[in-house]
Amino acid sequence: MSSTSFNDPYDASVLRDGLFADRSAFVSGAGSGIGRAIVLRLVQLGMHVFGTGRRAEMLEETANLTKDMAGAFTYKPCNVRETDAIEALVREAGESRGIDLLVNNAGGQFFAPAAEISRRGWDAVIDLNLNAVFTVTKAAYPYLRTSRGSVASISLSGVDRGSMGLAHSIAARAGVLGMTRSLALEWAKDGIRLNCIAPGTVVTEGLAGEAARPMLERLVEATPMGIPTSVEEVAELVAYLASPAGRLMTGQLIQIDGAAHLGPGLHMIAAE
Ligand SMILES: CCCCC/C=C/C(=O)SCCNC(=O)CCNC(=O)[C@H](O)C(C)(C)COP(=O)(O)OP(=O)(O)OC[C@H]1O[C@@H](n2cnc3c(N)ncnc32)[C@H](O)[C@@H]1OP(=O)(O)O
Ligand SMILES: NC(=O)C1=CN([C@@H]2O[C@H](COP(=O)(O)OP(=O)(O)OC[C@H]3O[C@@H](n4cnc5c(N)ncnc54)[C@H](OP(=O)(O)O)[C@@H]3O)[C@@H](O)[C@H]2O)C=CC1
Repeated sequence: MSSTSFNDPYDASVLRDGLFADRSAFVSGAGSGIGRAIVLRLVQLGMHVFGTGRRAEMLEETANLTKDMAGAFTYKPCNVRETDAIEALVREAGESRGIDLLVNNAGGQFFAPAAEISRRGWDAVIDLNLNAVFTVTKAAYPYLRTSRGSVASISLSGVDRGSMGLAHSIAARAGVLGMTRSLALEWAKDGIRLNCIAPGTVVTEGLAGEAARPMLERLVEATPMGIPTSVEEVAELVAYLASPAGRLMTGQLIQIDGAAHLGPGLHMIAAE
């Protein structure tokens, strides 16, 4: 299947121009892949987006891509695992323009069977994909309460059934799902909605850096619909959930994965 095309042109846009004029978002991992696509779509819809990530040059590239769009993108590099620094950055963004939408997208892991994951490796993945998400979400709470805003956290397809080679990451994302549902209850009184979006295989440079092409092809073949998720599809879903149409959507896990979570299992392949 070496002819598999991972990025067929596809227009996922359904939302109207100007939808998010005067609204603000905070997006982590905004310099690449899914995070960048989310920024581009939100800015296209008129939003002011504040982005972060560790690499300034990647954030700068995202900024260049937004130049002629309706909204605006500003950024500051930060490591979401540095608690004091990321809390201060969320405060800075919140105090300057408020936060209507928080997107917890920064994340990642390494593929390894559990028996080969050291305690430091486990802690690193839990820290990035669970602890940092709690820190950022809690820091954003005062601003989300003011705006009656929403949170979208990027998760993994199969998070509720397990995944070979990803025990640490699945544990972290399952933790985020539990946190999301708990806060959907606690913060409903403030009008704040929280959801998890779980893509299947998205052929970003980040994933391609972790998985060689034959494994990417096997991941796509194990997806019942036989096609990978595009970054634009994830971005459109984030925008939908933040829009008035998403008014009653909260505490959800939305798996945008071509039925990968029902199929033979990406989880059978990741560990090979
Ligand atoms: C089901 C299929 C679909 C899958 C979909 C998922 C796709 C994606 O997520 S795409 C995003 C892709 N990009 C990444 O995932 C890269 C992200 N990785 C990282 O940022 C880092 O690896 C990290 C956060 C997970 C760890 O960073 P850091 O704290 O800097 O880690 P250290 O290098 O200091 O190592 C700490 C600890 O972890 C052990 N370790 C690192 N890599 C591996 C490995 N490949 N296998 C086993 N162990 C590993 C490392 O050895 C250290 O432990 P000790 O040796 O005990 O000190
Ligand atoms: N690609 C896929 O198939 C899937 C991906 N996902 C998840 O989607 C999210 C985005 O992944 P994707 O776009 O594919 O991959 P990328 O590697 O392109 O995205 C990860 C982003 O997170 C940022 N990041 C990582 N660690 C930190 C940190 N400590 N502090 C601040 N920013 C950080 C990175 O920027 P920088 O390195 O500059 O810090 C990068 O922009 C991740 O959570 C990933 O696990 C979920 C399902 C499938």
